[in-house]
Amino acid sequence: MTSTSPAARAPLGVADPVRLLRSWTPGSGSWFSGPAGSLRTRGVLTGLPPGDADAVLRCLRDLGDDAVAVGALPFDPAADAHLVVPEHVERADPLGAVLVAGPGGSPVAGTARPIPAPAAYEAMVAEALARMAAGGLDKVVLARALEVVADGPVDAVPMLRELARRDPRSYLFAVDLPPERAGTPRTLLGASPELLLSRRGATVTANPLAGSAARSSDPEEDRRRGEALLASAKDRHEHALVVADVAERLRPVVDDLEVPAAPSLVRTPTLWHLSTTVRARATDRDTSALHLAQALHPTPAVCGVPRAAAHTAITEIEPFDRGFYTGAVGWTDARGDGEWVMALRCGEVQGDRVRLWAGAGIVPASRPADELAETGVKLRTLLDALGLDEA
Ligand SMILES: C=C(O[C@@H]1C=C(C(=O)O)C=C[C@H]1O)C(=O)O
Repeated sequence: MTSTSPAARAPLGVADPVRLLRSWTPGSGSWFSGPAGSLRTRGVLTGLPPGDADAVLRCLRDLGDDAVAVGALPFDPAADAHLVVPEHVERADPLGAVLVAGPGGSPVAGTARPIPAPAAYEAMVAEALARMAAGGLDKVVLARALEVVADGPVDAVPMLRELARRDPRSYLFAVDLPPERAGTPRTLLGASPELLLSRRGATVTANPLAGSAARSSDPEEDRRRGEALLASAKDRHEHALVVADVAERLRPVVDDLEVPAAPSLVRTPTLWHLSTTVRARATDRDTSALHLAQALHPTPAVCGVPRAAAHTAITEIEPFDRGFYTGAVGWTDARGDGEWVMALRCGEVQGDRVRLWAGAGIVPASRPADELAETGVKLRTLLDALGLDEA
């Protein structure tokens, strides 16, 4: 069954996820998919107050029970979120293992400029280690970017399909952002492995990831790397800082918080990660998924510990503004349900430019060359979707 319905009213229908994915074009709306289902939005019924979760929930309730807001939260909680109520919303099953066949698109021709140069990123990590040694900082996530300038306009459609083909089980997204140049759509798209927070009825789930190792094409070596990650004291420490922060910030706003004592392994096509699924019960109907996501964000998976010192270090050390990278993308509805995914393994496409980013958690046991290599593997998700070799 397929239904296209005004977001503010009719119940949401269940469509074919691949057909819905194929219907997405830049500037037409947004796409989200994950293990719980797929969501395709079209048009903009109304914009929403940037970042005020109370006001967003009030607006949605005024529009009706099925009203949904979609968009992106920036890394910096003080910067403006981009949230809209779409004109139409269609829901579908998860892409899951569904094969997204079809033309992948030809590789993008152009140049990729690292920001900063690889050696300068290693120097950034060394600077973070020096700050940690001086005291007052336990973990900080430092990112680098690649600015791709193509020979012509970059088509985000084959990129989204290629991301879906390579990892249909990821949290896949293509979010329409306000254009910086009239007539040129601006899209944040990616295939993230990390759920910041979801709320469905009373069930609240967060799935912080931190601690990473590159996969290997040799199955035996691949398994060994996963096991080594699970046993690594450095990565367990880096991970534990994130889980403790998520638990501490959720505790005051939920009931029955369940935090597993030890992490497990999850994998993407390119990386192993340490993962912990935190569960809880939401009892307050005025605490929406957006409220809960904002209570957690930015977690130490993308910022650091203590948060304020890490945020200052990021602002002082990184040579760019992260914008929506390491923010969150997703949706929240009038019932308070919603899903917010970390904006990772992503890039922003606009005209002939694509900016991609990747970061790594730095703790005192980190080594600059290893963190540079880790960010290189993380950049591959988008580079592969672009058909580019550079890292
Ligand atoms: C910052 C990124 O990833 C985050 C950092 C991780 C780490 O440091 O091990 C792992 C997963 C993410 O929480 C990124 O992909 O850019």
